[in-house]
Amino acid sequence: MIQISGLEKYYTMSHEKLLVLALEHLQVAKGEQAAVTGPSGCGKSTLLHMVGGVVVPEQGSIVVDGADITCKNEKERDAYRARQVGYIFQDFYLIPSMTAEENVRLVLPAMRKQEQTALLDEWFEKVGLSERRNHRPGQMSRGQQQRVAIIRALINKPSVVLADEPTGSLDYETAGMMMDLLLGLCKANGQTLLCVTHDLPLAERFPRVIRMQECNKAVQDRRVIA
Ligand SMILES: Nc1ncnc2c1ncn2[C@@H]1O[C@H](COP(=O)(O)OP(=O)(O)OP(=O)(O)O)[C@@H](O)[C@H]1O
Repeated sequence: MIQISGLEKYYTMSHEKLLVLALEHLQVAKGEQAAVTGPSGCGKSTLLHMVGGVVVPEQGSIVVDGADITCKNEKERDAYRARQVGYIFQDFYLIPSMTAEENVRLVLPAMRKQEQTALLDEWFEKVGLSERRNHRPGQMSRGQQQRVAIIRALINKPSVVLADEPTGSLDYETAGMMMDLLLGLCKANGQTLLCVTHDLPLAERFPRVIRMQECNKAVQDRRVIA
C-alpha cells in the first residue's frame, strides 16, 4: 500500500524555486496496478523517484507498507529500495559484458547455488527466455533485453514495482506483450505496480489509470517560490 499526502517537490532553476509536483492525496492499494500518464514534464518520473526513495520531497509523506520513507536517511532509503522496490527503466541498464543470467545473478541474495539455479530456471522460463540466458545484451532484441530487466526487477519479490516507460523503446506489438507480461507477473505475485507510460491504449490495459495532469496541482498552477 502506498499512501501519499501533502506532497510537494521543488527544483531550483536559474535561481528560481519552482514547484514541480504537488499531490494532496494519492493512495495505491497493496497489489494494485496503476498506469501513470500525462504530458511531458508533468511530474511522472519525479513521482516514481520519490516513491522509490531516490528523490526526497520538501513537504509531505509517502507511506509504503506502513513506513514513511520521507523520514528515512539516505542509508535507510537505500536499504528500503534494495528490500522493497523493483525498478524497470526504458533503457534496461543491463551490463553489456555479462550474459542475461549473470545480469540477474548480480541482484540475488546469498543462497545455495542449487537454489539460485532453480530460481533462475523458474524466472527465465516464466518470461520465455530459457534459450537466451547465456546470451549477452548485444545478442538479444530490445524486447528480450527488457524481459531480462523485468526478471532482475521482480526476482527478489519486491512489494512495490516502479516502471518508467518500460515499453518506450519497443515496437507497438512487443510493447503490448511486454506490458501484459509485467501486469500478469505483478498480479500473480500480489505486487503493487506504478507504471509510467505516455501510451494511452497501453495505459488502458491497467485496472487503474492515474492522470498526473489532473492530480498534480503544480502543473495547473505553476508556482515560483523565490
Ligand atoms: N533534476 C532536476 N532539476 C531541475 N528540474 C527538474 C529535475 N528533474 C525534473 N525536473 C523538472 O521537473 C518537472 C517534472 O519532470 P519529470 O521528469 O518528472 O516529468 P515527466 O512527466 O516524467 O516528463 P517526461 O514524460 O518528459 O519524461 C519538469 O518540468 C522537469 O523539467
